[in-house]
Amino acid sequence: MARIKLKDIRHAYTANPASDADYALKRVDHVFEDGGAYALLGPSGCGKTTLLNIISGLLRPSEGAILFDSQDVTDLATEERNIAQVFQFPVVYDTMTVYDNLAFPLRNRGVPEDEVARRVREVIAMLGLEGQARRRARGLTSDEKQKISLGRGLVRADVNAILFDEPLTVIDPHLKWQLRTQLKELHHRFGHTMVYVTHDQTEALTFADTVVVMYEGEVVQFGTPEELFERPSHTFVGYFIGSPGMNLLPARVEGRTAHLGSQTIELPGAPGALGAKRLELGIRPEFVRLGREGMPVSIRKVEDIGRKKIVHVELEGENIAAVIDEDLEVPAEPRVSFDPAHLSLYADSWRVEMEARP
Ligand SMILES: Nc1ncnc2c1ncn2[C@@H]1O[C@H](COP(=O)(O)OP(=O)(O)OP(=O)(O)O)[C@@H](O)[C@H]1O
Repeated sequence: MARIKLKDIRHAYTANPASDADYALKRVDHVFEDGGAYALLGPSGCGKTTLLNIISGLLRPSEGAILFDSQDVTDLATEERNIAQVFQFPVVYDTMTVYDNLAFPLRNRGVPEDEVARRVREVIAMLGLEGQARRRARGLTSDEKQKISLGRGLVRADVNAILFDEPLTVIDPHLKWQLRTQLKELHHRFGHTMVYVTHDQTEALTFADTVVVMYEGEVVQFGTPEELFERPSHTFVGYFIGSPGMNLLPARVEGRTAHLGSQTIELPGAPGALGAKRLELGIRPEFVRLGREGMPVSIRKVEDIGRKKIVHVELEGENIAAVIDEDLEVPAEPRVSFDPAHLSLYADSWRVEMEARP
């Protein structure tokens, strides 16, 4: 297994990129630690597959270098990088049995047969394929075939990394949760460096220790699931992560006071110089208090989501979502306040740190 360093990587599909807009990857400079579980998360077209292909060697970056531990692999082909890959659609040999499909990557490298048997049995057990081990792959469902593809990725102990590109796309929804959990267990057990591409936040947050959120060719946050929730670095992370996402409200700021229309809100600290940047206050729906205290609002819609309710209100012409307990009564003249510890400020979409009060 290896530590993967992406050093000032940029990539453009056009021949003579002139501006940032011409780059599918604007600049990526991050380290994926040895044995870590990473998810690349973002909407379609943000550059996830481009980055994964740069790690696997399918694509050579226009600029920058990629290192596996201290070895510069930028110019090495995929086969020379010693990585395993799992794609969206199953890659299995139909005429082979499940067992032989899983044994193939090991036998190919001359691993002794007793070691093959030990590894393959372990993977078969983890994926719950015991009943199918001696069956040919041809007759299996696409779920089962994709489990074999996952198994083939996981069976080798000596790989530098395992790369997954939306591996659960063909999996039946009720099995997805089970497989995600199994992958997490396999990661703990085998300790591979894993990079998992997805546009699904639940997949990313359940699988990864570190989530790499991408947006328009940039990494906008590289953090734990808790950090993405508590301290989104960019407004995109705020509204992409969470359900519903973070409320973002245009604001003016003077000293420690934010103005939302005619309302004022005390900030938890003083932001530094903000210049002429576009400012927004961010507050997650979980930290909006709805009651008799605070700023007057009008109710737009109430959604029941089990033990909680999402109440959509209007404040100074802006829509805000609040998540409240199911049994909390909404007063006749509702007001909202924001938990100051969970207020964020964004300038031109990027988070601004606020100096704590003395
Ligand atoms: N071979 C290519 N030639 C030209 N442009 C490309 C090529 N592959 C990707 N792009 C462009 O690069 C950008 C990033 O694409 P990429 O496939 O990396 O995004 P993604 O986040 O993986 O999206 P998806 O989830 O849809 O696969 C997009 O604007 C895409 O149109």
